[in-house]
Amino acid sequence: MPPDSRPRLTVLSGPSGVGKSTVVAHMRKAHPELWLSVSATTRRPRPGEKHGVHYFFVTDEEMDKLIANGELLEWAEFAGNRYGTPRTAVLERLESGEPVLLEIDLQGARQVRESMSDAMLVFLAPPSWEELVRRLTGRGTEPPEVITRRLEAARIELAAEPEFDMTLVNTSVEDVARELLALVAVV
Ligand SMILES: Nc1nc2c(ncn2[C@@H]2O[C@H](COP(=O)(O)OP(=O)(O)O)[C@@H](O)[C@H]2O)c(=O)[nH]1
Ligand SMILES: Nc1ncnc2c1ncn2[C@@H]1O[C@H](COP(=O)(O)OP(=O)(O)O)[C@@H](O)[C@H]1O
Repeated sequence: MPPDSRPRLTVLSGPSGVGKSTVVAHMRKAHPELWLSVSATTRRPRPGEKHGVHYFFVTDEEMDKLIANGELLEWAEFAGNRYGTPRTAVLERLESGEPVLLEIDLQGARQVRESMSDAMLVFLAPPSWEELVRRLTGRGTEPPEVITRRLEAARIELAAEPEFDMTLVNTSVEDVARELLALVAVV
């Protein structure tokens, strides 16, 4: 792909548990310079998650303010919590010509499609429904009722796959990470 036809803004979406974070971590291990937007969320941190690294963990009131002040490029409610992309950091990166990667849900991807028409929307799909359930359950980070809620969302997300520019099936983390790295132009 010639450099100037590469997308500057790439959105990675897919159902909870499909392996988005695992793939992105793999990409960044090989290319620490790859910039990933850090979202704000009202969800509680999981063990090991750090404020400002995995997410900016905010209160409901703080999220209200971020939204009211127009500080989010997009935001959505997902399985009982709100998540949003801080606008300024993304725009600064894009203005300086650096590739930007967003890992956000379907509703967020749709908003980005509306506001940034040249964004590349990539859907990460599981090899099968059974494997998605296995991964989400096996991760062990959510109680059963939250898993149920996330699987309900997953049905809707999987049905929206045709809206995306490209689908990658997460069978092999290495393969998907390689394909995405080529796409986001980190060489
Ligand atoms: N719209 C939107 N979705 C986000 C954002 N940050 C994370 N998400 C999505 O919110 C969903 C839940 O994220 P999380 O609670 O971290 O669970 P996980 O993706 O299963 O590890 C996932 O689909 C994320 O991609 C954001 O800034 N905006
Ligand atoms: N290609 C893969 N094969 C097998 N297990 C995987 C694969 N990708 C991710 N996983 C596992 O699936 C679980 C969910 O992955 P995670 O990256 O947290 O998903 P997401 O960020 O999409 O919610 C984790 O336990 C992870 O180790």
